[in-house]
Amino acid sequence: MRFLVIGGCGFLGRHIVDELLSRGFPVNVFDIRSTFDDGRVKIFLGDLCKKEDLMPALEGVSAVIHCATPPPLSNNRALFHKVNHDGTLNIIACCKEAGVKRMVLTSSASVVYEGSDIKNGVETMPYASKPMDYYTETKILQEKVVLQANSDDFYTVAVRPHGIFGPRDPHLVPTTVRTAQAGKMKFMIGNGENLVDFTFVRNVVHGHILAAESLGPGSKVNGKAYHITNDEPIYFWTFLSKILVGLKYDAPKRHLPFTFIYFLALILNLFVFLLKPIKDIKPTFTPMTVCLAGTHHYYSSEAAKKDMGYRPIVSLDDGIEETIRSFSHLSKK
Ligand SMILES: NC(=O)C1=CN([C@@H]2O[C@H](COP(=O)(O)OP(=O)(O)OC[C@H]3O[C@@H](n4cnc5c(N)ncnc54)[C@H](O)[C@@H]3O)[C@@H](O)[C@H]2O)C=CC1
Ligand SMILES: CC(C)CCC[C@@H](C)[C@H]1CC[C@H]2C3=C(CC[C@]12C)[C@@]1(C)CCC(=O)C[C@@H]1CC3
Repeated sequence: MRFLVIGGCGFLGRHIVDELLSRGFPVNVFDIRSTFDDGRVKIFLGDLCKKEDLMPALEGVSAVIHCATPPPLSNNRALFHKVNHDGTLNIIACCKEAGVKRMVLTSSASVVYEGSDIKNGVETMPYASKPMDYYTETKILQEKVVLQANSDDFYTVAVRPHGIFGPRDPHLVPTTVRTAQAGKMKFMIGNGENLVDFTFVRNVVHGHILAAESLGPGSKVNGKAYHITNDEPIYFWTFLSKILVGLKYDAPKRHLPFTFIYFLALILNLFVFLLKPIKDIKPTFTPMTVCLAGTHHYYSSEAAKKDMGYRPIVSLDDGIEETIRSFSHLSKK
């Protein structure tokens, strides 16, 4: 079975490629940029929104894993819409034309998150009716079109990871370290007792490969979404503190009330919006990140265990240790 990994030069995508190769699968990669070179992989550069770019990469492919996205913390509505929604429709159309039968989408557990607590969330929860950012808005649209495309001769499934971390992560660890280096990681938002899923990247990879292998005629995974987590919810601030202390930064010790910080983020957001015609600012401190830092958001992966035999293969502590080791270049000097 030859795989095409769309977004295969990104954080998750490259880990998926590595694991597919080590399990002996032939792999094509499609991405808009190139981040590595490996003689075993055919790399196709192009924009997933363009049929003429994508079609050559699909030749001889039996399963597509689509994990491309514009950076989740950017705020570009038009780009998110074009890539996550229109581009995904293009991928589906191209797969059908090329005779590819299986498609795994990397969705996100955030498609049901609206800023309030989610404890042990299940896949039957409704999509967020008021998504907190354009990223989430378009991840919902994307998941809908992929699951609706499931049919008797084109099998689709959506994997919903949450808070992915690991070596080469471009979002969570670097943003946390940058915030600490700027002296802005002194306070916890809320009482510090909100439980959250952080998922080690190789567990997310394992979930994707199981999902791809489970697709097929009559399979119960066809047309469904599955949470993939580490199954070890942890206090948000304990997780961040482990990363910070592991990289020799101080962990935040004092608390600020959640509601106060949330309103500050709303006001900041309003200024960012008003200034947009003059200056495009992309703050880390947004209503979405404040909510992620101060509420419970953890999900059940029971359905993936039952339907595809999923189990996390790396514990949270081992994942954290490996991640810290891999980011030693960001350690406090
Ligand atoms: N990082 C996280 O915590 C979570 C990520 N996800 C999802 O996981 C997937 C992978 O995310 P990451 O690896 O973290 O992101 P990433 O930014 O490291 O990788 C995304 C890749 O997509 C490529 N790409 C973007 N636009 C493209 C286009 N028009 N044509 C071709 N390639 C394009 C980028 O060049 C990049 O290599 C995404 O679908 C994201 O929504 C879901 C839950 C949590
Ligand atoms: C400044 C601090 C309050 C927060 C610093 C850490 C954050 C950068 C990260 C903590 C949780 C992360 C997260 C995502 C991105 C990075 C964080 C906000 C996602 C939004 C990435 C894309 C998804 O699909 C969901 C993720 C949820 C958790």
